[in-house]
Amino acid sequence: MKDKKVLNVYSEIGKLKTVLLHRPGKEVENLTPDLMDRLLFDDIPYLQIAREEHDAFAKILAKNGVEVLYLEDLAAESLEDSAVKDLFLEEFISEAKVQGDKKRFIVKELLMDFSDNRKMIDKMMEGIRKSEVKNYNATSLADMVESRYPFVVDPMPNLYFTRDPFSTIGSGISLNHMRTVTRRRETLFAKYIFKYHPKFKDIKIPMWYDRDEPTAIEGGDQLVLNEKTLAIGISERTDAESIEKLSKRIFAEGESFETILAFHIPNKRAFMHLDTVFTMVDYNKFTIHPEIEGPLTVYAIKKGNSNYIRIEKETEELDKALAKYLHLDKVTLIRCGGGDIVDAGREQWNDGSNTLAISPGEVVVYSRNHVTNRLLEENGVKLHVMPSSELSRGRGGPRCMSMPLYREDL
Ligand SMILES: NC(=[NH2+])NCCC[C@H](N)C(=O)O
Repeated sequence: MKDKKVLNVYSEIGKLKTVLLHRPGKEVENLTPDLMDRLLFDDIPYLQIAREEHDAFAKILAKNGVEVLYLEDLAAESLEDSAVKDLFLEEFISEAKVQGDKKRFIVKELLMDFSDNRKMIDKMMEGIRKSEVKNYNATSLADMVESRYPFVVDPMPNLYFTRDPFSTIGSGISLNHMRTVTRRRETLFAKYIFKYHPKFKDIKIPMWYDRDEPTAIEGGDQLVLNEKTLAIGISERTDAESIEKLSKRIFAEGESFETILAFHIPNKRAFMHLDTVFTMVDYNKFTIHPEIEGPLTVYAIKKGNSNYIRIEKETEELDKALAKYLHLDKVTLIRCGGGDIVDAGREQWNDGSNTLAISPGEVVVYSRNHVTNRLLEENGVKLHVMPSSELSRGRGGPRCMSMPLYREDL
């Protein structure tokens, strides 16, 4: 019998079978008002409630037949080999900008002291306060100058947004180069999981992008519209050059993809990724934030001869362009907040457009976005509603908090 593929994502809406999540950890409680801006949060979530909300999310998925895997488990399970674990620690400590041999040694010793790899991974994600390190004292001028800075290793509070560090596209992955330093370290977990985890290490997995590339691309900008068509945002987080590079690699590999639609959206924190303003909910239905419809420009990138690509600026209205590329008679755009400037602004800010489809016409949404939710239902979309008072303080919704590994083909 043909081996079941481990990675298979050829749409945004195919029945979801396996998904990767990260349950918010103590890294969320290492956020402080001074750090929020640099660590990309707009407030400090209450961890206990954030975990309850995230567990409700995982329960919805599991009850609907989805295998839920956790990043922290896969990362720990990838480090059984001591040489691999050592390599990972060295790379992690370097990218955490731990300066000086003495400090590097102290941090590595602290992490190696964990008898259990899972506890070590939790600590790496949580961050390390100077107050937790025995005999920590300022040895360098930089240390003395920054003596009030509380961390020797920064926390990684954005890890529960598993959508962004890597993307499953077809049977391969885009191991992303993240725009910000604070999120770049997150992609190390995926690097080691796909290289060393028993589930993946013996499988040839096409790598559409690499974290060491010089230009940025993030998973919130990467949508698989169908087996022939991707949509990728040119955004606050993703560079046009990255999309060209990824296009050439995917076209060269002989996957089924023929067209990549580059959506040039406003460069704005609230619209940081394409999926904060546009997601696919059914064969011919999408959510969209009305504020981007005016400024939006779409470029169609197509496979050319050998390694060339052809790029055309789309002139059709978005709904007609989508109908053309997806070979549909009609496309329905469901406007966030019903298009009302106040309701749309409020609900987009709390991820009213950021839905996660678990099968065609069936999506997970945040309860707080009641105007958009009602419109989705009026358009025949089945909702699974989850709480989000605390999770949404990180500026992400159900699609942001999930990375599909396997969807059934349509
Ligand atoms: N796919 C998404 N929309 N991800 C949202 C990520 C939110 C995170 N605080 C950041 O700024 O990166």
